[in-house]
Amino acid sequence: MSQVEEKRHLYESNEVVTDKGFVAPDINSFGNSFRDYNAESERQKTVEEFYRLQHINQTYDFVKRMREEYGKLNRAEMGIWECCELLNEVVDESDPDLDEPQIMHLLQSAEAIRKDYPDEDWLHLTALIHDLGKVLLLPQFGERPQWAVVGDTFPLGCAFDESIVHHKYFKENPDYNNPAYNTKYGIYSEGCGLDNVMVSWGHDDYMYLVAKNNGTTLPPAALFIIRFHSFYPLHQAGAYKHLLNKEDTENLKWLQVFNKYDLYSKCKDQIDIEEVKPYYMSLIEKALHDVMNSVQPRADPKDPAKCVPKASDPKTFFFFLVAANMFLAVKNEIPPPTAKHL
Ligand SMILES: O[C@H]1[C@H](O)[C@@H](O)[C@H](O)[C@@H](O)[C@H]1O
Ligand SMILES: [Fe+2]
Ligand SMILES: [Fe+2]
Repeated sequence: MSQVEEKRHLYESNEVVTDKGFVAPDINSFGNSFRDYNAESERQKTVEEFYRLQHINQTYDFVKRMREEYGKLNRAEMGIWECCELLNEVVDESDPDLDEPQIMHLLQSAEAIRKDYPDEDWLHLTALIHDLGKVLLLPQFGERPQWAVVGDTFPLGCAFDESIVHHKYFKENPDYNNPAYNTKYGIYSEGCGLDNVMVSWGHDDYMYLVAKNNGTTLPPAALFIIRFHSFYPLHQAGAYKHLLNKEDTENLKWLQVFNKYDLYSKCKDQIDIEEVKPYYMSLIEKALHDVMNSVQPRADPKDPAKCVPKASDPKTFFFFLVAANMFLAVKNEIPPPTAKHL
């Protein structure tokens, strides 16, 4: 079997896309079910207050302003690992399941996905970087309040779906009573594609802009995961599907695989950072060439979302494109993971 055939065979077999051992724990490290936003606890009070502020303050205009401002990518230059280490300083007040330093969460999710998908190094790297946008909380990135950085995300410019956590607090959002924004479609149309939808601002969109405007060679599914991993109303509740286009629907399957590792790997078991560091450093060097380096000149100030690719090492480019195309073209249907193995 040639190498390409071998890969194709791997992608076609269910084993690649269903998990082979990751058993979802029943309870989180606080002894509650995962994502139980109604549990009676001190932690939940903080989480609920977080969502009250988030739902009042995230408006269409706010997101537009943030995308323009942060799309310039003029905040800092740093390597990916350096950025992971910076997250040691960050606590996420929206998360009912985790109070570990964020670097631990990055490594826990990356190691969990690596165990079940040993050959998909693009997924390992995606897991490692998916939450890096939380640096928005730090002074050198503008010290944004928690409600502008973390928590689940949702679209602006159309009605807030009932499935959004603590939906009741939207009543005080100025967009709630705006007739242009409060219908099912609002300013959008059937199948318009998520790329055209304004989603609440936070670490997801920021990291997406950073990766894209640095000309990353990660596959489209990786960028989709980074950009929409907090969009639980879509990937968990199935809301807003009328806005997806074909490519989104394809990418969503990978996001749903990723989500299990993002969510259920949150636990008290510590990863030995120094032990796994060389592996992730090799991935960073191979695929991203430290994409956070010299970010400013590559962003297009007129259109922050526009990709201004940098010259890539042809080998790296080749590796990721081949892998990505095979995933998306060969595998039309990703079977859902079995109930037991989440
Ligand atoms: O509280 C969590 C946390 O902020 C995660 O990083 C985010 O991706 C989730 O969607 C959110 O619920
Ligand atoms: Fe996240
Ligand atoms: Fe995460």
